[in-house]
Amino acid sequence: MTTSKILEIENLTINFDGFKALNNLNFSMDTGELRVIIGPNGAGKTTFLDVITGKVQPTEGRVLFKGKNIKKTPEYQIACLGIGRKFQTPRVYLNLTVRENLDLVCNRNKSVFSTLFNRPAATEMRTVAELLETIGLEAKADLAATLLSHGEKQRLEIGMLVAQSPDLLLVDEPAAGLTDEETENVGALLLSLAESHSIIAIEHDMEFVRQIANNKVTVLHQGSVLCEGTMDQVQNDPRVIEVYLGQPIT
Ligand SMILES: Nc1ncnc2c1ncn2[C@@H]1O[C@H](COP(=O)(O)OP(=O)(O)OP(=O)(O)O)[C@@H](O)[C@H]1O
Repeated sequence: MTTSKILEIENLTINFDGFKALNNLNFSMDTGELRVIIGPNGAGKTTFLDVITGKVQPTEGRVLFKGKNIKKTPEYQIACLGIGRKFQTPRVYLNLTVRENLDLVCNRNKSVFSTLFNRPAATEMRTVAELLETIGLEAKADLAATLLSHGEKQRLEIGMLVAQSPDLLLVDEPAAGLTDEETENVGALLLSLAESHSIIAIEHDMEFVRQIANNKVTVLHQGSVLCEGTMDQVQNDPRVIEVYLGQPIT
């Protein structure tokens, strides 16, 4: 059965020794959607991504990816099913050039993903040249990754994820520590990727959220969904203002 929902989360609870980091959380998003998730510190945003990627197992509830329950599926298998995660700190090979970093994931995919797990064939995968163009690093292709700015490293890692043709891309605070210009570049990259991927982005930087939130924003608070809506709607929601320490979110 096909589903237009890429992700459905039902009554999800994560209990860490009596503390509910996620508490009866319900969430769903459509295929092709770019969803931004915000929430104060400790709201459960990272734990939410940890459950989707299989790093943390639900205490209660279930997670459906493309209609399939992925509870108890090991982390590596979830990645192979088509969920890619970008962590806050870039994880690129610093001594390799930009091109070599991309080459590595493209070749790894050819030998492992497509053969073993029936991921897209090599011909369907993006080539290194296409990826370099997508992430805007053609001019720096032969530079060692260690010489890239933080924002460029973020873009390179996003490119390495995209090389694996994920159906759902999870991005944890991609604007953290970036200059305004780099933030805008990463935002533009996510918006262009959103044309062909489903994306969940977790973010604290409200300027960045405004740039990329072209659809719905979900606000987490104390492990549950507090509200959802357009950026304007959530920004003016009294409950959201209250959980952000009584201040309007700026
Ligand atoms: N392994 C764990 N054991 C116990 N408590 C945990 C564990 N992991 C997370 N928590 C707690 O669960 C709550 C949610 O944490 P989480 O990191 O998901 O929040 P967050 O919204 O990502 O926060 P931040 O914005 O500060 O990164 C926090 O109170 C945290 O201390």
